[in-house]
Amino acid sequence: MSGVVPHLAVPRGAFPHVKVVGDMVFVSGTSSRAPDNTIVGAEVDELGTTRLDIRVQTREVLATMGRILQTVGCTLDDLVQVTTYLVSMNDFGGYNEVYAEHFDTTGPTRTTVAVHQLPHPHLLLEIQGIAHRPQP
Ligand SMILES: N/C(=C\C=C\C(=O)O)C(=O)O
Repeated sequence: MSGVVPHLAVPRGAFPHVKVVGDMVFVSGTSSRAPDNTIVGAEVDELGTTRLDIRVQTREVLATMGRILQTVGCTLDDLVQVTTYLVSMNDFGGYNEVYAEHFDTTGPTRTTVAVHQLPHPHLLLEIQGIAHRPQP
């Protein structure tokens, strides 16, 4: 089972938001891009000055992942592994702070790396996850 979740940002490629294989659930790399393709946590004023907020983006990504997981009967608590792609390790602190609002050391294993770019210049992070779906 795999799927594109209605009312979320449409994937920018030939892949689903989520794929279920047996009791494992795979969530594609998720950003703070909204359904209207604006970026939550990115503000551009009339002069073009751009303000990007790692805390807002991280919170939005985790909320979206929660919505994706919900469609297959899971929650963020079912995640067993998370991989985060930050564009800059200068954002590690803010990201880590918001991450800790959701998870502690009993939560998913995690790997965080810095990457050169993400698919939109206003994106500061993308997170992908693997969850274990409790069997009924
Ligand atoms: N997961 C990918 C991109 C996600 C972008 C977004 O949600 O804004 C991908 O290209 O693999």
